[in-house]
Amino acid sequence: MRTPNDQPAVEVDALRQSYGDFEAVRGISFTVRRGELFALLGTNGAGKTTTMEVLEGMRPARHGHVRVLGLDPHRQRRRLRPSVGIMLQEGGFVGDLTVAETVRVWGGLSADVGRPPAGAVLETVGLERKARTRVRQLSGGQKRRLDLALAVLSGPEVLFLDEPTTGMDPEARRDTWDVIGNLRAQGTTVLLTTHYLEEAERLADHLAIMHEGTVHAHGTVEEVVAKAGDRIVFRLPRLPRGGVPSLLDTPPEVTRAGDGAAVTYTIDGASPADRAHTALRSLLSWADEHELTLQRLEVRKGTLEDVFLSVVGDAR
Ligand SMILES: Nc1ncnc2c1ncn2[C@@H]1O[C@H](COP(=O)(O)OP(=O)(O)OP(=O)(O)O)[C@@H](O)[C@H]1O
Repeated sequence: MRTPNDQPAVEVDALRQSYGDFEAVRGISFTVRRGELFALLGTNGAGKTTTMEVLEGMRPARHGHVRVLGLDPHRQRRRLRPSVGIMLQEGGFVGDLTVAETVRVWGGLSADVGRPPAGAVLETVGLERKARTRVRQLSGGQKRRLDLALAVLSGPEVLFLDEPTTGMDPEARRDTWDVIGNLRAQGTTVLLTTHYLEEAERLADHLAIMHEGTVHAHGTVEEVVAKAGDRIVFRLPRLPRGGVPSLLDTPPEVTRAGDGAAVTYTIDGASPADRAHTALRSLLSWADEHELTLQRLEVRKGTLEDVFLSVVGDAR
């Protein structure tokens, strides 16, 4: 199925979902453009899987509006199915089938011409040597790769991946990032959920950070990280009487460690670029006055992890 190129692949507008009295998704909006990779990052229970299930057509949107390739994913799921690949958080396999049999059975379920042979798909996900292995003998990470193979089998336009690398060792995770990156490079639109910040940082064109049913930060990795501000970080061998000063109205975060302390200042991301310089100058003169050495002094850019932790911390 083809849709006009200017139409987003995925649209979510003011989506709300509840389980009984509990509102798991509380009015979220985002758009995934065609051919891009969008990462939905979040804490446990943030509402990522619930959102994915609505987009996959497994449950209707209770409030708000969702579209996948311009169609309602629940009411028009039959029309959408050939264009969409889905990798669930937990795939259900038949343990007695071999890997190759599983791919063939799955392929037979979705009538489609021009599908690549099982061997080619298994090679894509690095499971070609396991073709004759029974599914129940696969490791957790290998099962996730088989899940991915089944999701891409029909050559979908849009791919939904719910925590695709959970349970994988670091090498398998990197291999899977390559597979996902290649699919995206070939024009597949990918929406994935993940707990791994590095996964989003490596792969995502755009990302959203979800916490308790709400999107708290949204944009390219650079846009989201720019909001984090610079960090000035150091250790003090002892805490002077009077404590550690504020710098340019920014109070320090002080964590006691023995007689000394670890100190962090977050310099507001919206402030002029030379603020870290000004702050550092007054910090060094404060240290001289108190005859203190700032140990392991570091001035660094904020990271995605800083943003993630502040989203979670602010919301608590
Ligand atoms: N079937 C259900 N019945 C009741 N509550 C549910 C159900 N499914 C999910 N929830 C609750 O809704 C909230 C969101 O769950 P969801 O699985 O969407 O979060 P998530 O972001 O995918 O979490 P995780 O990263 O832990 O997988 C959680 O508090 C969860 O306990």
